[in-house]
Amino acid sequence: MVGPLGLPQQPTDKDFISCLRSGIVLCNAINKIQPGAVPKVVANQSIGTAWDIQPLPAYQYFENIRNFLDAVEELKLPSFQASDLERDTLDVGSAAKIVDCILALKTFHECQQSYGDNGPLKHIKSPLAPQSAARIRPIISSGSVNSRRLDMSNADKKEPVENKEQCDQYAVDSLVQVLSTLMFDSKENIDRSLIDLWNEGKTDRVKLFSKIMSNCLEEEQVLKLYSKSVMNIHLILQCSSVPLGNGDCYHWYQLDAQEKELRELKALVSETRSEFIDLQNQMQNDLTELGARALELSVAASGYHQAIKENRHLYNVLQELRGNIRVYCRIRPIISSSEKSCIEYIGNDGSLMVFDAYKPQNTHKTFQFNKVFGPTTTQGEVYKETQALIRSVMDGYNVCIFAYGQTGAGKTYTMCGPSSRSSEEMGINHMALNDLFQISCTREDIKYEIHVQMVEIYNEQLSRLLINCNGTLEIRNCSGNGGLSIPNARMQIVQSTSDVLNLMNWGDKNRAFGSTAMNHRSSRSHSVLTVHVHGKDISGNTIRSCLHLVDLAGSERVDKSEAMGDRLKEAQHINKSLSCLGDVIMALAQKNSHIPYRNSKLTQLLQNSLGGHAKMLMFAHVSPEADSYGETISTLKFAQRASTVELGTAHQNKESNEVRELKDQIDNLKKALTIKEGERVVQQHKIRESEPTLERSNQMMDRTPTRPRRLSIENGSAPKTERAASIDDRKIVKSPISRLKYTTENNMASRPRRLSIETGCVSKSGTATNIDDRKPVESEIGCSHMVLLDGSEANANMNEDNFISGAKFFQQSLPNFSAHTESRLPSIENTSRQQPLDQTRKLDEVTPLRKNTVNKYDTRSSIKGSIRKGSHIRKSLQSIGRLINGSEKRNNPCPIEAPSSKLPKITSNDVKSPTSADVRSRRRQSLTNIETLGSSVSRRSSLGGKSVDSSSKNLQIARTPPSAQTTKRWV
Ligand SMILES: Nc1ncnc2c1ncn2[C@@H]1O[C@H](COP(=O)(O)OP(=O)(O)OP(=O)(O)O)[C@@H](O)[C@H]1O
Repeated sequence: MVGPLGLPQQPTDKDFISCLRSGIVLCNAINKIQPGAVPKVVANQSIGTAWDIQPLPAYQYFENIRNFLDAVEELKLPSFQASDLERDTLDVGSAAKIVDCILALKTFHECQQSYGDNGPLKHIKSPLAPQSAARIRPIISSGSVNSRRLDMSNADKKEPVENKEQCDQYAVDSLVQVLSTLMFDSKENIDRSLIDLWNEGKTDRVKLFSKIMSNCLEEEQVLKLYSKSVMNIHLILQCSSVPLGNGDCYHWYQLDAQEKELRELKALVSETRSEFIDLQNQMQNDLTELGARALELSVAASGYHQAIKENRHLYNVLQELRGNIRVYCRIRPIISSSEKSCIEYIGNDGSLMVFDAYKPQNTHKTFQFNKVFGPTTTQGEVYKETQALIRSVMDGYNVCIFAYGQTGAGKTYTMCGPSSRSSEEMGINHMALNDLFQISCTREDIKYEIHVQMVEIYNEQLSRLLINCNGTLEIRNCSGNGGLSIPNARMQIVQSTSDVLNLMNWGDKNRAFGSTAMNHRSSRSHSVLTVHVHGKDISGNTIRSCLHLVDLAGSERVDKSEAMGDRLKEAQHINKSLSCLGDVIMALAQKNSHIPYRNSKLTQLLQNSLGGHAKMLMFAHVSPEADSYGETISTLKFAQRASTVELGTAHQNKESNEVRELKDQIDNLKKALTIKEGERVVQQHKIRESEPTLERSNQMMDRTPTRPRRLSIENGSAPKTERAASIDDRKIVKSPISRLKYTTENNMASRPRRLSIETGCVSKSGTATNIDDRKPVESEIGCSHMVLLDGSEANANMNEDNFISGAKFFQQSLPNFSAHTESRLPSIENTSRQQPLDQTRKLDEVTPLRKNTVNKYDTRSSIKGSIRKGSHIRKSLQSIGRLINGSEKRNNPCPIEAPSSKLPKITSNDVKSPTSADVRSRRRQSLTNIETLGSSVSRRSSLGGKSVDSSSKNLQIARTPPSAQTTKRWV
């Protein structure tokens, strides 16, 4: 294709290569086959015929060769390397590559000729092909030998070594050849003279190679490379040291190398193993040390937790002793995850920090409660913290739990659970009743009855939830009607959890719910679930308590809740009643004398819990969303204020058997007394008949009814109507003795006739007599004293201080004042508290004289005030003392003996010797702080008055009402 090349008939490889070295022939040929494949061919004019004379310098023809090779590669034909044309001493295979390439080019041309551009291309392998196989193949060694190794397989096969020298020489030559080839291929930084020397082949090539290397690289790198090369050479030499023949050399070499590698690997493994054992030991030690430290820390931590727990317990005990309202705060989870939270921190100790997420600077506020439940707290965890309180209902304590907070903050969720309840999400109401049932089952010695009431306050109207009925309900004072604050609401007995569940579902159905912008199922009423527990143990002791579970409706800003029409009206009622609750809490916290319970139905209903001796727990619910920051702050402030309210220690509503026996005894005494009254009337008739001068007064006495009103003081639970009757009686009918005084002796009218002391005598046979008969006290046995103010009205006006002081006086002054008399005090105390105010006022109008001593105590608030004032107590003690003095005076020196037929018979066995005057006066002195003047001085004078004998004027101011016999004498 390119014309004659000037080659001899049988050219050597060298001739052939030299002919092609300039690249001109090749470029022209490829341009013929693929026109324009090499756009510019560098031609040397002198080369023409003298190609075999002088090889062109590499840099001159390199351009042609490179262009040719690029064109070949573009045609995807087998290629060779430019360096293949550079050598005079051709390696085995290098010429083969060039031949392959030219043959492929020829075949390509032939295909082009026959089939056009898309014809099949069949490569023809050069006859030298076996020799052209790649002789250098990298062997990636493992372990410490990182050098490249030579794959000698082909060489070994083709040219088996014959002896050791030959093998050595061959190995070194091969290595040097390979390295130098690589060096020349890169053609960088190689001194031209060195290349020439190399080409001449006269110089020792190993040395020459070292020189080239040192020229090319830094010394250090050379050393490294050199040492690697030497190592390879050494390996090759090792290979050559074994008996040779038939290619065994290579295998031995491989075997040896592998053995060495194996040895190195083994050393490495043992080294690694020992290192591993060391590490293991070290780790073991570290772990032991860590364990010891962790133990230390855990001991410290458990101590810390114990201390925190104890602190909390003590704090709770303190709060309980002070009777504080317990306050738990619960934070609802954020409903929409994109919302910002205003909760900064929730402490384990009940602290809570909130901030305004829209103005984070300087808006952080901290609050402290008994406990704070975070958004992830489960219903069970909340109940666990409440359980102890709820369980105390079974021990006779009244408990009230109420949920307070903004609308949608989770009150109903806490109290009743979510609308679709599962067993884990049950609210406190359900769990509490469940628990109460469980306790009642475990306490076998007490028989419990559990009743449930469920009502709601909707728009300031109280209505039942357990029946569909529109009738209105009334709130009453608990203590007057067997513990029921809403007596006409339906009471449902419950015996199992399923009863409770049914009941609550029923109640929920009847409750008022509505949808607002803030909560799609918003409670529009306050719901109150009251659980009444009545227990009786085998010895007859009873407990009676109640648990109020209140789910308040949520406070709401009507602009936010978008309430209209009925919803707006509901919201106004809800907000008003909650603000009334706030007023009550505020008044309680400030210990005001007036607590505005009556301002709303809600506060009226909670009055017995807030104002009584119940245990109170408030759940303050907050929404964590930043939008609700304002409402959250006001809820938290309300809760904080509530936690400062001190209600006083809770009372246990337990009535022992003994108390009941005493009550029975009082009943018996009442009966006996009534009989005795009848006898007395008969007696008075007889007296009237025998003494006509007394006719008029006896007529008046006849009009006096039997004296049930005297008994009212003993029985706090006497029906109101009975008490009212006795009061009416009092207005119309005066004590016969008083009347006698009015009618017979004017100068005695000024006496404080309304104070008297009744002394009932209990004979051994158990019958009682009334001292109104004015029997001598010396003959009394087993005295039971009843202190009456103004005779029968005493129960309406009796001040608790007076009574208790008087009773104590009796206990000290009279050895037979039995313990059971004192145990009766609480019921009497209650009675005095329960008297309606208007009754007291009426009495005051009728009995102005009493005002000096009693009127200041006639309201409940003044009773409380008097408790605080020691001087009042002292005064009452003194007045009781004077009364006693009077009674003694009356009893002691009375010279007139009643006709034996008119007196109850008292046997000598029943009579106890009277307390001596000295002893009495000493006791009196100890109680009244008034010095006794001596046994010769009368008791009246010992209380600050003068001797009975000193003047008649003193008699006029004597405060002892005369006995019946004395009256008779005066008349
Ligand atoms: N702790 C909680 N975990 C999961 N969801 C809660 C929690 N508390 C409240 N929710 C959900 O928030 C929503 C509002 O709760 P809920 O109705 O109990 O609020 P509320 O305070 O009773 O509102 P309202 O006063 O308007 O009746 C309900 O969908 C309830 O399921």
